[in-house]
Amino acid sequence: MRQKIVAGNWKMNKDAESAQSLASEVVNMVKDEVTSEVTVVMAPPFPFLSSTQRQIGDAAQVFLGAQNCYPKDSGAYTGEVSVPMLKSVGVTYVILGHSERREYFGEKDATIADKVDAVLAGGLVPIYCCGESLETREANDHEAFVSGQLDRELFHLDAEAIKKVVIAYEPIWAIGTGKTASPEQAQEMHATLRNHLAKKYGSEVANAISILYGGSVKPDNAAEIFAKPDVDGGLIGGASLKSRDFLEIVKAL
Ligand SMILES: O=C[C@H](O)COP(=O)(O)O
Repeated sequence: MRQKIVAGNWKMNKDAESAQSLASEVVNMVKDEVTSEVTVVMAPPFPFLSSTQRQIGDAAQVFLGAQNCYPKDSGAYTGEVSVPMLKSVGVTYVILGHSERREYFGEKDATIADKVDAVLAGGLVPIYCCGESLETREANDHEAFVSGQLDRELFHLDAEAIKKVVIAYEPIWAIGTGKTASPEQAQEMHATLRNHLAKKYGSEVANAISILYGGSVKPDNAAEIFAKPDVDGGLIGGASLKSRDFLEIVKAL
């Protein structure tokens, strides 16, 4: 069975104190209220990784995520953070290829592919993001566009490696806009991605890969999106900043 995951991407939000409170609330609520086997990930900004990990402590189903990494282990790369560094503070998951990194920081296919390799080489789990712009969707090119992202950024991996990757489909037009993809649109794209994976790696491998949906997931729409057969969870932005909202989303899976 595919792993069910709800990951909170805090983006560039919170300060030391409020990050600690949010992490502690999420961990306690998961311990008290979550009975299913869902994996919960919290991805705070780099300065709050260690304090978030302290709050996670021995919680069995809560894991630490990072929002980015640099694909070299160490050296003269001012301002960057490596996979071994992330590992040393307890990170398990690393979000890669987020549309905000592509748009604001110019991340290109080759860089994202290098980062995927570095994260896997370090024994961590990439949460690899893909998704189309509104313009691409309106031109009805979304399926080809997202399949192309996989071709260029993931399909250099062999079958054993790609099974370790978590994919997040995030239509750019739905991120932070309050305009979510309909459950049918999400399912259609997740099925497209899974078929594309199956063509390259076979259906056994494709069926083992978790594909998360991201883009304006909220407590009131999570259940219907998560009910779709190819949706294995969510990558949550805004709603992950409020512990109660995030927990309701976790419980909807
Ligand atoms: O990484 C998370 C996604 O960008 C979704 O963000 P959002 O839930 O605020 O739309």
